[in-house]
Amino acid sequence: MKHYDAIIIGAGQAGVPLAKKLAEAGKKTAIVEQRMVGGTCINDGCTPTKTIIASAHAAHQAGMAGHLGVEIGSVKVDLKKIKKRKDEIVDSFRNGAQKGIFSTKGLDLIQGSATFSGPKELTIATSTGEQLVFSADWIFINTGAQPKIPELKGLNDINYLTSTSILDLTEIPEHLVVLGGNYIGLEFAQAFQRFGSKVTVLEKSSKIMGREDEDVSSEMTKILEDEGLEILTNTTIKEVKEELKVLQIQLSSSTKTKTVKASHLLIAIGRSPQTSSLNLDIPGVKTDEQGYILVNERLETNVKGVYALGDVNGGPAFTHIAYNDYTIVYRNLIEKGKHSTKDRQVPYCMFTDPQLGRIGLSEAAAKAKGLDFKVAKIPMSQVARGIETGQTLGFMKAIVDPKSKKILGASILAAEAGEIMAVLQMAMAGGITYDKIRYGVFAHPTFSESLNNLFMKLD
Ligand SMILES: Cc1cc2nc3c(=O)[nH]c(=O)nc-3n(C[C@H](O)[C@H](O)[C@H](O)COP(=O)(O)OP(=O)(O)OC[C@H]3O[C@@H](n4cnc5c(N)ncnc54)[C@H](O)[C@@H]3O)c2cc1C
Ligand SMILES: NC(=O)c1ccc[n+]([C@@H]2O[C@H](COP(=O)([O-])OP(=O)(O)OC[C@H]3O[C@@H](n4cnc5c(N)ncnc54)[C@H](O)[C@@H]3O)[C@@H](O)[C@H]2O)c1
Repeated sequence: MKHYDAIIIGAGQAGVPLAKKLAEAGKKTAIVEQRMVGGTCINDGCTPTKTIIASAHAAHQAGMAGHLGVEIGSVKVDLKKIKKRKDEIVDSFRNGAQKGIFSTKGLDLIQGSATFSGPKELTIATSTGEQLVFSADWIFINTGAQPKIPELKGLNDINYLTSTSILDLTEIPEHLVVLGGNYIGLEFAQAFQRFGSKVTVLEKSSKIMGREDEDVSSEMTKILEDEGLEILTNTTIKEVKEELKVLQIQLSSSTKTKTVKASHLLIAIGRSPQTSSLNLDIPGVKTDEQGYILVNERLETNVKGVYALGDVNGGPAFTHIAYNDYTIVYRNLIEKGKHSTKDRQVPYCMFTDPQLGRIGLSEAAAKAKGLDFKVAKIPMSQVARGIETGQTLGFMKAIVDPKSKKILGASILAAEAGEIMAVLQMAMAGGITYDKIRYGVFAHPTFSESLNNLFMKLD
């Protein structure tokens, strides 16, 4: 049996950089991947969705150009070309990650599915039918998550879409029903609406973007409805069947039951950790009731020398968090640092249009904690850059501590919200108070300049 210093299961957003750095640090390392190098983010997550969203944005901008005095005639969307562009970008990112692995000395890529066969031993079933057995001092689990599929009457008898299979469509759906009204559901819903589909979003709770403040959710609902999306909250699916190639989706809501006819159904109700085939009971690695691996603040499991990074440990499911997990583990093990997940910033950005950029506390969270706080809020219709560029939807909102003048959190629902939020994130990290930003000098006319005006609202 071959022995490694370190084996990483899963070539995702934490696994690939960790494997390279460990090998560069002189550790004999292997990385095992059952599907494609790059994991979800590159292959069927961030990269493909953001290229598709860019195409949808172009279609929308073209349709709106008349408002800016530019007449460009009718807009035609070619989903085959959009997919081809998306595939080329995904391939180039994946190939880049793969090349990075191959060019790293002391690092082996093993294509296959890993499962524990001993406390520090893994058996890998390769695509060629071999069973390879390896042991390692350190084992890092970076196996990510997959779309959660609900138990719905009739679902298994139809060809429903997931966030992965929808990426391969080459014809625009006539009527796309989206089950789930959060990140995945809304990003796809708006993109396909802009490609020309009729889109209906079904959300079981009382609002879309359930973790956000009420005003964020209601503003986004209005924006999407104004664009033509149908959003049904307090609604889920009771039963689905296909008749003459048409989906008959029976809805169940607190108020009424009705049937919607649709051409396609996208399931976007969350993701489940990929842990069931790992045989975690063999090393005795503990999971929660949903299968997420339990880790401490240094990302070590209850078994010494076994770590879990990225989506699989149940932390915030974002690429930048998986990547940050890698930096914590690497710096602790190799540089003897004392880094932890405690108190790290968790920014995120939903790539709808306008985007939602979030950092720190929401207003509801500040209230729930019983904090003394103030809210600064400005509509984008009062932001010069927004007016000039025709991007006036949404608002900027920040939660501040009136005593220390520190920024506690922000919800930016605006064009380029991810970038605007990052300015506030840096201020929070560096302890720059809101009065400094209120009187700070920013280049005119930028979106960030309007942070002056945002905090002026507190005067
Ligand atoms: C549609 C969509 C859009 C997204 N958009 C964004 C976004 O815009 N921004 C953002 O920050 N996040 C986004 N995410 C989330 C982001 O993709 C994930 O948080 C991120 O990929 C998690 O990285 P990871 O390293 O934990 O796991 P993954 O990237 O999922 O990698 C896990 C890898 O492990 C492999 N694996 C699993 N089990 C085994 C096994 N037994 N043996 C060998 N290999 C195995 C898998 O094949 C996979 O390649 C999106 C997700 C989706 C689905
Ligand atoms: N821009 C980004 O950063 C980005 C984009 C896409 C995905 N992601 C990541 O992917 C993860 C998964 O995203 P997601 O949107 O699938 O999951 P989610 O858990 O964030 O949202 C799922 C939504 O579906 C609803 N829902 C659940 N069961 C339902 C049912 N039976 N009927 C109707 N509605 C139901 C939930 O109430 C919720 O609103 C997220 O946690 C996120 O971290 C991030």
